Formats: sequence, structure tokens, C-alpha cells
Amino acid sequence: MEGSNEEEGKKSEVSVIETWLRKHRSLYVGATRHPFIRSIRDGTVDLSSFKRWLEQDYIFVRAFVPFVAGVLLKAWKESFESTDIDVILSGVASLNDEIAWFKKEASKWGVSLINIVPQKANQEYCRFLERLMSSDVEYTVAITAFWAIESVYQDSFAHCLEDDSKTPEELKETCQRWGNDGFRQYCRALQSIAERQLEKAPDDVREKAEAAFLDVLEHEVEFWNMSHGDT
Ligand SMILES: Cc1ncc(CNC=O)c(N)n1
Repeated sequence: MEGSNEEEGKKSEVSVIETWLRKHRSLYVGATRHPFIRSIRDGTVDLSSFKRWLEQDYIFVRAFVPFVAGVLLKAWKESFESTDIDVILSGVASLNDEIAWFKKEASKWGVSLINIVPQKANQEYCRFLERLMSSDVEYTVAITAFWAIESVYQDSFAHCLEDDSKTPEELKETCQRWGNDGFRQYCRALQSIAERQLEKAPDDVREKAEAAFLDVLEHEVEFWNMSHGDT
């Protein structure tokens, strides 16, 4: 019986996020199985591409900190679940380690992190984050984008650590950073917060969140594209 689930107030079996992942499968795969990631996984990665990614990602991560702080602020104002704060705060804490890691990793590769020029794709991605920090963007939309941003990295780098991968030894630590089990669980925690918010959101907010999810995927593809160095 069509619509009976809703009439009885039951949740449909397929979650909102699962529905989106099915609907936008090719874009999701494009963001998580990008040629740059595939090249790490098959060991053919060009080290100048890797270094370019490292420099640009450091800039991105610095801009990501205030974004996550903004999500924290929205959670505090709009959510009645205090555990949301704990999950988001753990994200802030891991960014602190991450920034230290970037500095260490850059020196290992002889890359300088001062005076890096952000490429166009990076600038656009950072501008997108800034727009999401505006107080008129709902917590549901921001937490959905946050989940998507973290999950693309988790899914991409975990792929480079699968049993049959040929990831070069010197890149494994990078892949571990986002591909490890703790990060996977953190992404799942973000996903369940986003899902809970989406289930109770009005249609227009859910549509805005879906648009933000797609924007994240597109920005991630463009971000990986920068590693080619031809933009
Ligand atoms: C472009 C991009 N997207 C997602 C992440 C993962 N989040 C924090 O580290 C990242 N570092 N860079």
C-alpha cells in the first residue's frame, strides 16, 4: 500500500542518505574513485601530483577548521542532542593533530607550506564552506555537508588500503590518516546525526541539504583534479 508507511508514522526502510547515494551514484564514485586516488592505489602516482595535493589540502584544512567550528555553533543552538557536540568536537580535535601532521609530512617531502597560492578549485571550495557558515544556513544542511566532506576522504583513502592495493609504502601513512577505522566510525557517527536531522527536516531543508551534498561531491572532484597541475 503506497504511502502507508508515512500514514502510520513509520520510517521508510531506505534512509535519506542511502537514497541519495543510489540516486547520485556516478558522481559519488567520481569523487571517491578519482584517477588521482586510483593512481595512489595502483602505485603509479606522480610524486609532483602528490606534493601539489599536499600543499593545497593544507590550505583547505586550515579553512575547514572555522567551518567545523561553525557547525559546532549551529549544533549548540539548534540541536537538542548534546552528543552531537561531542562528535563534532572530536572532529575539531582531530583537525588539530591533522595540521601538525601536514607540517611534518610537508617537511618529509621537502614541501614548504608558507606562501602557497590557493588554486581556483580550492578557493571555490573554501568560499562554499564560508557560505555554509552563514547563520541563515540550517544545522541540517551544514552537518550534511560536513558528513559528505569527511566521508569522501574516508572512502577514497580506505580504497588505497584494501588488501589488493599497491599503494607505495611512503604514502600509506597519508592513506591511514583518513582511511583508518576510527575515522570510519567518526564518519558513521556524522552520518547518523545527519540522517536523524534529515528525517525530521521539512522538504525545503532536505532539498537544500541534498544540493549541498551534490556541491560537496563536485568540489571534491575539482579538488582532486588540481593534482594534475594543468589548471
Ligand atoms: C578537500 C578535502 N576534503 C576533505 C578532507 C577531509 N577532512 C579533513 O581533513 C580534506 N582534508 N580535504
